[in-house]
Amino acid sequence: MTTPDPKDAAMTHPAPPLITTAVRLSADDGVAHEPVLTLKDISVFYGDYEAVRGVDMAMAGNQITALIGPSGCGKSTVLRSLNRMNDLIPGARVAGTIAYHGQSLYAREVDPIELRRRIGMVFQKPNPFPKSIYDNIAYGPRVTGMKVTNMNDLVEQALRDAALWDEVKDKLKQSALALSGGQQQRLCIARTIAVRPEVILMDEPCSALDPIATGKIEDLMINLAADYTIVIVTHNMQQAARVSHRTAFFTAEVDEAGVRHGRLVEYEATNKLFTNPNHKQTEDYITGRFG
Ligand SMILES: Nc1ncnc2c1ncn2[C@@H]1O[C@H](COP(=O)(O)OP(=O)(O)OP(=O)(O)O)[C@@H](O)[C@H]1O
Repeated sequence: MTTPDPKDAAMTHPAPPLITTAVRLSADDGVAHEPVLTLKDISVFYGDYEAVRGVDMAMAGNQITALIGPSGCGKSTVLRSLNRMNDLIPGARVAGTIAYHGQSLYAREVDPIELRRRIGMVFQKPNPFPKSIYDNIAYGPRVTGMKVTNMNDLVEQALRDAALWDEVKDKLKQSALALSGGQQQRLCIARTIAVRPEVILMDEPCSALDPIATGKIEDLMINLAADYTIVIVTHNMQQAARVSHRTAFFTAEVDEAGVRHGRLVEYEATNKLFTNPNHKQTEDYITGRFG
């Protein structure tokens, strides 16, 4: 598959790294992985409401990190903060530091459009454009002004990487809206891949899909982790256990004033978190006693 051009490094004007990448993470493979994203004391506000409080964690390169926890604990809020999708919500604000390869995501000189090309997002409900399958893939490279020698090759490669090519190669000019839900979601993944991101954020990408389509997306995620860093929000603990290398368990806690804030309870290698969690809250959640 195609890999990003190392010369294509101009996300921002040159700026010194704010956080060193000294942290190294190891998952079940026992191998240390450099973090791609590092969160330091992250709180996310909607207006005056602090939805998520004091999150410290790092996401390793070429790994799948799952964010799990009960409804309203702030998983999607944290996910959206990783490519500044929260910028699009009036009143939303992030405090603390999120570094992408040591560079603050929220620094003034960062171009959020270029950032979202590098850190792409796949949503809960498949959202293809009302265009042909081909144009759904070609759209991103065209609007971002990517230098493309052969668009047909790029479209084919993205669809192959998203395990969709064989199903659609004879109907590339047909509407994407005529595909099944599972095919539409793989198309959305292909569309994300087409602009050559490094990180793919997925917000409950299988919740609208049946078990067969879900299995295909899970297999795809595992394959994509060879080339991409993936962060997934899921309500499905079995899915987190099946696909992810590391899992973060969030919960919502009520403060003295009676206000709920999302908090990271535990972040561990997935196997460890599901078999031998450090915290009782995690154990209660994964055994179904809570949440
Ligand atoms: N756009 C918004 N404006 C105001 N409050 C919001 C907004 N989005 C989320 N919140 C609040 O922030 C908190 C965390 O929500 P979030 O959607 O991140 O949780 P979640 O863990 O992803 O939940 P779920 O699993 O139900 O999707 C909730 O109290 C929610 O009501």
